Amino acid sequence: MLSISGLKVDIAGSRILSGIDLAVEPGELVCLIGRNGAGKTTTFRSIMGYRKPVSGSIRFAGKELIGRAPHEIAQMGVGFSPEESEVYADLTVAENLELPTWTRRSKMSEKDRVERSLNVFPKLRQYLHRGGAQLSGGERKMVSVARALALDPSLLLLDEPFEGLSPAIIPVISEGIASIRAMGQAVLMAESNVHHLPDYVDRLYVLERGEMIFSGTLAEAYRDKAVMRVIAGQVELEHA
Ligand SMILES: Nc1ncnc2c1ncn2[C@@H]1O[C@H](COP(=O)(O)OP(=O)(O)OP(=O)(O)O)[C@@H](O)[C@H]1O
Repeated sequence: MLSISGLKVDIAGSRILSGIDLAVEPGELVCLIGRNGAGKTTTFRSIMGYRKPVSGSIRFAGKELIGRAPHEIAQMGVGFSPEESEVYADLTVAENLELPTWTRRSKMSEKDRVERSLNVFPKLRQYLHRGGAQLSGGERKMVSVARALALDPSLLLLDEPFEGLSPAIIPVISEGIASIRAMGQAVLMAESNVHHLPDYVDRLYVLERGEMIFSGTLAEAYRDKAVMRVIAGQVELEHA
């Protein structure tokens, strides 16, 4: 479904991605994990057409994405929830959720798409008429993920969905992602903390300074001490 090969990206004259490979198959939950600054957001922004790679290929549903505009990539069925949530402040929560139903057609009705998103984060029903500027960080994150799902995407990109959230809200987001996963929705999620990864993740990729240093299952990652040093920080390896 998504297949990235040999992706090289420069920013301000520095090589940020040094030829990475990554794939997501239909129905998979794949995690891209790496420390801050490893290049996760750059990978996502390249998929979405916000960054122009130096070379490589990003194929989605049999088509090359490089060279296409972000709105076109969204219309093709890639939903994106950015790290900073990017909820529209001057629209209500309901309007934020309806927006992708205007930009991409799908077999589901607009109403069903919004309802499905609200079922993932039922708390949002209380805030439907609230402005996007009057939300907490956790509420913004729910709107951002729910809005990306309302696109009815074939592939959903979630960039560090737990980053900067209070510990109380993390389980709410986590349960939402679990229910999205249970729908059979393909998800590529970025994360910097291995302990935030859901245990039902199908595969993970580890990115370190713009290079992919590991790909495999979570169990395989836990057995690889070099990988754990990158993704588990100070965690004692004997517990891993
Ligand atoms: N606009 C920019 N100008 C200069 N350097 C940038 C810019 N955006 C990103 N970088 C650099 O590219 C590298 C990768 O950044 P990126 O945001 O992709 O990492 P990340 O893995 O998503 O990390 P984080 O968890 O901190 O968001 C970092 O060294 C960062 O400083």
